[in-house]
Amino acid sequence: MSSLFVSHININAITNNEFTYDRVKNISDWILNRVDLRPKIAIVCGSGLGGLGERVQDARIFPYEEIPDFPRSTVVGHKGNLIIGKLNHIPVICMQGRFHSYEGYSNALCTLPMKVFKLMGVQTVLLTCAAGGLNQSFKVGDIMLIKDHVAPLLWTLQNPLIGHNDERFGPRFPACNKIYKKNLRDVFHGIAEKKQIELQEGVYSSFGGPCYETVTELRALLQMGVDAVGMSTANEALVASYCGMNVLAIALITNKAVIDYDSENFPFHEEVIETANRRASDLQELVIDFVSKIN
Ligand SMILES: O=P(O)(O)O[C@@H]1C[C@H](O)[C@@H](CO)O1
Ligand code: HPA
Repeated sequence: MSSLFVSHININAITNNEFTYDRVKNISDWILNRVDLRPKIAIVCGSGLGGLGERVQDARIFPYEEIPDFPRSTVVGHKGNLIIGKLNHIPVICMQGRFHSYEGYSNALCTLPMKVFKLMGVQTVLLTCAAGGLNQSFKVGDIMLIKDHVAPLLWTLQNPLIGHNDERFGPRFPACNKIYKKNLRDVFHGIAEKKQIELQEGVYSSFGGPCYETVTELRALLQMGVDAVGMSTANEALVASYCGMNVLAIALITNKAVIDYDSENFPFHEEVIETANRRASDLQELVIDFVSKIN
């Protein structure tokens, strides 16, 4: 087995049975024993958005491979560091890179960090991601607050909540109609307005990747009311919300989803990273203000 894979966990375990309360607690205790800060806010940096991690001050950086039972990042634009420090004087924990099911990880493993955050005492999770813009009024570079999701993988045995339910994490049957908290979106809108940064709000959808979507898949999503499409985030938002944490999720529109059968355009990862880099500073400024407003 390649060294990319964690040694103790069955990375392909479909259900959450592998990730017991004790196992998650071991990870959270391992981290907490190495830092004095007790962050209430966690941030996940999406593709090309890891620069936010560099803005964290007094940072303790834990490469994922040093953390027991933690997966590794394998994707360009995802550095693979867990950073604890301060943003705008507010303690935060920041994932510089996330885990995707297309890397060969089950969704239960992809969302393990959410459970770790919960046991560390985190109350608010801020997820960021790159996404293709489906809404025809969106421009490349737009920032979209996610208000809901459509995630076909979560309709299957790849739902990360399948398996034994430990009520210390959350309920057996969690409601999903208010995953993305309106009050947090309102705060974020207020900050963007003050900074005169245009914000979109809409519905995000994710498949498992790594392939981008077909034209017909995208057209079906458009009919369902989807505004942007990606390969992550919905699984993390689900588990964070199940664990009782407040979720704000932001999609950066890095490319236009191609819904014309005859178009010569196509999405590609270099464009995703390039757009993310270009828009990173606006997004960072918004997030830095946001953490001090909600702490
Ligand atoms: O991790 P995110 O969701 O930000 O990254 C998106 C989905 C794929 O990882 C990649 C495709 O270009 O960008
Ligand atoms: N589709 C899926 N995931 C993505 C895209 C896309 O167009 N852009 C960035 N991540």
